[in-house]
Order: sequence, then C-alpha cells, then structure tokens
Amino acid sequence: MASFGFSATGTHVLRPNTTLSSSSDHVRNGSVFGKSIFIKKRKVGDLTISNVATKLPAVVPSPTREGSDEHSLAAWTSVRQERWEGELVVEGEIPLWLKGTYLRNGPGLWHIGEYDFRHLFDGYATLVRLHFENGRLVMGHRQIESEAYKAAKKNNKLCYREFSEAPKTDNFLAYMGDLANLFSGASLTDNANTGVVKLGDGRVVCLTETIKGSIIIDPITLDTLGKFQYSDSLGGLIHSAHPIVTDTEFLTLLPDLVNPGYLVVRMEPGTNERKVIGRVASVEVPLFVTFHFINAYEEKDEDGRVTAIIADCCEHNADTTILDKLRLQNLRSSTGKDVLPDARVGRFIIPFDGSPYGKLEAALDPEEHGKGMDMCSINPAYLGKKYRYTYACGAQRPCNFPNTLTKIDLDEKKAKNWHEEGAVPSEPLFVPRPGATTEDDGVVISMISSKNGEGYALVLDGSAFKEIARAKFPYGLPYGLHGCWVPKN
Ligand SMILES: CC1=C(/C=C/C(C)=C\C=C\C(C)=C\C=C\C=C(C)\C=C\C=O)C(C)(C)CCC1
Ligand SMILES: [Fe+2]
Repeated sequence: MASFGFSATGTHVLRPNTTLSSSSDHVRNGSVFGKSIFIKKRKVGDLTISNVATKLPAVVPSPTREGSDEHSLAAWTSVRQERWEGELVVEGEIPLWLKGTYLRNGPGLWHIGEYDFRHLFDGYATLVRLHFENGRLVMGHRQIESEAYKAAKKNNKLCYREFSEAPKTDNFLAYMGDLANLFSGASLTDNANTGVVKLGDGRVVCLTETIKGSIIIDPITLDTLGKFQYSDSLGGLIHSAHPIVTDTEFLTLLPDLVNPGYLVVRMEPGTNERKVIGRVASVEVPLFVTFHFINAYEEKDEDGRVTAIIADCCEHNADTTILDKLRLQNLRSSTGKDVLPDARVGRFIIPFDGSPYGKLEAALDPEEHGKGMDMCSINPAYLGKKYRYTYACGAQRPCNFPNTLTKIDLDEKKAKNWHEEGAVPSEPLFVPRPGATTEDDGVVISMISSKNGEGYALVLDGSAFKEIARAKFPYGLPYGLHGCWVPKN
C-alpha cells in the first residue's frame, strides 16, 4: 500500500501537431513507492521534454479526506502524484522574448497515510516548473526529497516537526527525547517548502525557515541534488526563508538569541559562506503583522541627503487571526464566506533624524484591492530603489483567501485587479522584458486553481494587466508560495 495517495497514469495534454516518440524512448527511471515511473524523452523543436507516465496506485483522496472531491478547489488538496512533466496547449500568445523557467515552491502534500495535516504551511514541498521558450510552455512538478519527506514515505508517518505538526510520541520518555531534539534542532524539519531562489552562481536552492531546510535542486529535472551546506560557523537553527537575492549577493537575517535582535548576513555567489555585515537596529513603530515585505528604499531630500527609509509590506492590520484562517480546515470549509481579515500595503517611514519613532500608514486606499493583500513581487531591477508598481494577490469580496491578481500603482494610488469567480491565484511573479525601459514593461506569471478543481498557468501583460496567454494543467495543482525566474541563458 503506497504511503501517499496518488492517482493513476499522468495524462498528457499535447499540442495538436506533436506526436509521442516511439516506445524505445521509454526510460525506466527509478521507482516511487515501489512503483515505476516511465519517462519518454523526445525533442520538440529545440525543446527536450519528457512525458512522465506514472503507474501509481489509483488512490485518490476520499471525498471526506482533505475535503476533496473531483470538483473541489485543487488549491487546498494534496498534489495527486509524485511528479508529472509535459507540454501544455497554450491559448493566446506567449511573447517570444519570454525564455526561461518560472519555478514555484510550496507545501503541496498535506497528508501521510490516513493522517491529514492541519495547516497550510505543514505540507511537503511541491516544486512546479513552467518553462517558456519559442512561445511554447512545458510544465512539470515534483516533490522535493527532503529527509523529512523521505522518512515520512518510508515510515508512513510524520517523523519531523513541521509548522503545526509534531511526531506522536509513545510515552513520556519519548516525549522528553523529542523535546531535547527540538532544542538541538534534530527534530526540526528540513522540508524546504516555502521558497526557491537562483543564486548569482546559477545554483537553485529551495528554502524554509530552518537553516537545514536549504536544498539544492536541478531547475530542469526538478531532481533534489542535496543539502546546501553553509561553510561558515554562524550556527543557529532558523533563518529568514525570504532572502534578498541578486546576481551579486544573497542577504538574509539570522535571529540572534544571545543579544536579542537579528544579524544581517551576506553570501557571495560561488561560496557557501555567510558573513555578518551588520545588525538590525530599530525604532519604535505601531503594532503590525506581516509575512512579506514588498520593497524598501532610501528617501532623499533635494540635496540628495537620506531623510528616511521607506519600507512597504503586506500588513494585516496587526491582526494575527490570519494565521488561523490559513488552517486547512478553514480554507476548505469557508470558500465564498467573507472571512478574510483585512490587509493593506503598509508603508513604514523610518526617520533618519535620530527620532526613536517610525510611522506606519496605508500606501493607498485598501478598498482599491478589496482589503486583501499578500504574496507580492516587483520588477527586480527596482529592488532597494524608489519604485512605482507592485504585483500581489488582493481580494474581491466575499472571500476567505486572496482571490485576485492585483497591480498596484503606488504613485497614482490605484489598483488594477484580475479576477475569475471562485478561482485562487498564487503569487504573481513579474518578469521584465529584456531591454525594457519602463518599470512595468514585462509579464506577470501566476498559477490559478479554478473552482471546478482544474488549474492553469496564466500570463498577464505587466503594463495593461490583461491576460495574454493561459495553458491548462493536466489536473489541478495545490496552492504554492514563492517562486523565482531562471532565465534561459
Ligand atoms: C515559521 C517557522 C517554520 C515554518 C515555516 C513554514 C514551513 C512556512 C511559512 C510560510 C509562510 C510564512 C507563508 C505565508 C503565506 C501567507 C499568505 C498566503 C497570506 C495570505 C493572506 O492573505 C518552522 C520551519 C516550523 C520553524 C519555526 C518557524
Ligand atoms: Fe513567504
């Protein structure tokens, strides 16, 4: 009995004029849960793609399990099989300049055997790949082979602590052992399910909030290549899984438990060594709740002197109940109910005049984006600079989760919203057009869960914020968190 519920053969959605290769291209490629995956490799134009037909036990989550049935939103239902790859049929036109791969990571498998996880963040890392080239689109998805995931498969039970889940202990002694392992970090997960970044040296690393949950993957095959082993002696158990990554540096925060605060660390491309470059000094600001900062930059006066730091974030009105709303039972049961707590683009104004107080205000009227706001991106060329546009998920009420894609103009204080009734979009990633001279010249990529249980990739024009292409997935995929763009060089 396979430990994970997967469906039968992966179906392949192919463009009308392509044919599958001969069976001689079948490559038996390892096995998942004792079953075989057959991969057919073939050339389509200059795209090498493989169609993965998985012969796995047809164990589909029961209607009562995970609240799933063939018509429920796939966003909150476990990914139906370990992996799939194939070319999708594109409706509309993908710009020929769009050449590269959008990788999106997220917690897409929310059960083990008969046990269903409680929280969105608990799921095992599911990596989705959208490769754009010559106006065509190849999609793939695959589980990340963390120690936590492999142990769960092998033992058919939770073996490491996840966000809201802890392994069951049989007795008090085992409980004390688990507690000791918590403080040593041994029982903390390496389930790298939160984000994925491309380092300046080309390595692609999946991340979660635990340092040991830094895992290198192959951006083409989605193979798990191994742990990203930091070579410094900074130690610690957790870090921010939301680093700043450019072609020249990787910056993140390490909590300093000895001298309360955060260390700012920097790692250069081609190395695994993080170096401390500073600490986070602080001023007092109003209470706030955020998961994600959008951008920050120096505000200067007419003489070029820095007068303040402006830092924008997706701010939940200092209300922590958003975490409870992200419990899977709530996400599955409250579809269509207007229970999503309000959120806004929170703008911090941190003064440089020595004042110990900073301000927090809404950067625009939250009604512009339905008082929903999270999962944001910007044009990476404007990182750390004064900018005008951010792309995020907003709300069209009534809703229990952000259900629009939203382009926010911070100068005009206006928003443009894309919405499909009953659908849930994941984080919109802005990809600038090579050679672009304006901030919003590019495309926005997202993955959509439709209300009928299906799913598709969506490409919007970054300026008009109108749909230019979509491509349906072979089946609905679970919700995902953060992604990155890996240009085809
Ligand atoms: C936070 C810690 C841990 C784990 C964190 C994990 C696994 C994921 C965190 C994901 C987050 C913060 C996602 C936020 C999404 C926000 C959304 C979709 C908001 C929508 C609102 O409208 C460990 C690994 C358990 C360690 C301790 C700390
Ligand atoms: Fe995040």
